[in-house]
Amino acid sequence: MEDTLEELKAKIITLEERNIRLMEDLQTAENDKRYSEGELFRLQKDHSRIRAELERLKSPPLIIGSLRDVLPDNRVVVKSSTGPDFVVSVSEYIPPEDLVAGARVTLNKQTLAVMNVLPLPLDPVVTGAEIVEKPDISYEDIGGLAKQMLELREAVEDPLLRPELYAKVGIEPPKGVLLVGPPGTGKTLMAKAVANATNATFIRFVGSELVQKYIGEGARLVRELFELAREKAPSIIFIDELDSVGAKRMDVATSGDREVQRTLMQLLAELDGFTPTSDVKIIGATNRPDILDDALLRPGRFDRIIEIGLPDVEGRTQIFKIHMSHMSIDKAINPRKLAEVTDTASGAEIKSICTEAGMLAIRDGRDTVTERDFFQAKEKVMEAGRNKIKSAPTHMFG
Ligand SMILES: Nc1ncnc2c1ncn2[C@@H]1O[C@H](COP(=O)(O)OP(=O)(O)OP(=O)(O)O)[C@@H](O)[C@H]1O
Repeated sequence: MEDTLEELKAKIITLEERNIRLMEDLQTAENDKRYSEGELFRLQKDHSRIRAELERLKSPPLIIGSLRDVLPDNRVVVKSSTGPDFVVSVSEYIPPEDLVAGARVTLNKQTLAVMNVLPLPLDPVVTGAEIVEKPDISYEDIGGLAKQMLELREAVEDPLLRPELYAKVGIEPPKGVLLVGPPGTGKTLMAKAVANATNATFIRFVGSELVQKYIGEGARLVRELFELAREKAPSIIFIDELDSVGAKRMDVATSGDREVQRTLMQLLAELDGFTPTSDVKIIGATNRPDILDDALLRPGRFDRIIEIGLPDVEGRTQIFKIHMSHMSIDKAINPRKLAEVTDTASGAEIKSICTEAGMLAIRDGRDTVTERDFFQAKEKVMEAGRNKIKSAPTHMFG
């Protein structure tokens, strides 16, 4: 939280008083030989730290501007935030290579001289990605995917938590993992669970958000996404709907297709740009593996593919148990019975059945959900699912 002006003034007065006291102590210490070298050095260090802090707090605010051009005599043209362009000098501490047109700079209030080059702000779409410092999903929240979870933990958790396992054997961990499965089967859950287990920052991005209308925008977003992940490392980048940006490249392409392909090329470059032992891991998810560009699937990119199908009766029973465990339900309810009559349900649909059953109980003025509520809810949710499939394009997962 930024200090208010009053708080800043109070801070400066306190620091100045401390500074005066320290100077007096230092004077005494220098005259009075009883002080050891070490004590003298500590006092001098404290004094210079406080002086630096005072200078920082008392320095005038800087103006934000943008650099328009670099002139042959090393002066630059800047556009201040107030509007006009100025030709100004540059602080000698700024590396010349940082002075590029478009760079965001800070300008001295009196002379407008360039004092620093600021990092470009990350695109709101990137910072708007779902960033969860520590997702609250654990492996126990996921039913019916024990085998797939084991594969994912080997490919992502071990390299992040126990990199020496791979070093000892002398192999490199997979760089990218691709979760392939129909909607609502737990792909996002799995990515969050492994981020939770590895204390990694979870950054979720939907592929279609990378497909931008302006040329080069998609590629820039990909660059910034990976830059953010490196900044927040250890981190897991989860790109959902990878097929919307990673579809097979076609020869004859519209400008929109070419833009998607530029974005894909940038994604491939980023994947190639970091080592398998880096603490940034990539998990992709798709329910259309058939249209993915082969370049994405070659070794060194998304080189571990984990299939996640619809849960079998065992899996459905586990998923019902997981979601029922948070509910007030009739003790006689048997999750297995429900699992046996929901053979095409995904995990998401099972969750919806539980939610719908709870709402039926509430509508009826009860605070305990009965088996009848669950069977009625099942009819409603599965019917809705069937209607959705009837109207869905025939090419869905297959
Ligand atoms: N295997 C599962 N175990 C427990 N809950 C599940 C499972 N699969 C799905 N769910 C429930 O469905 C919700 C959606 O799951 P999730 O977001 O992981 O699906 P997804 O495969 O990523 O879907 P999509 O492909 O549409 O993004 C979860 O929040 C959870 O409540």
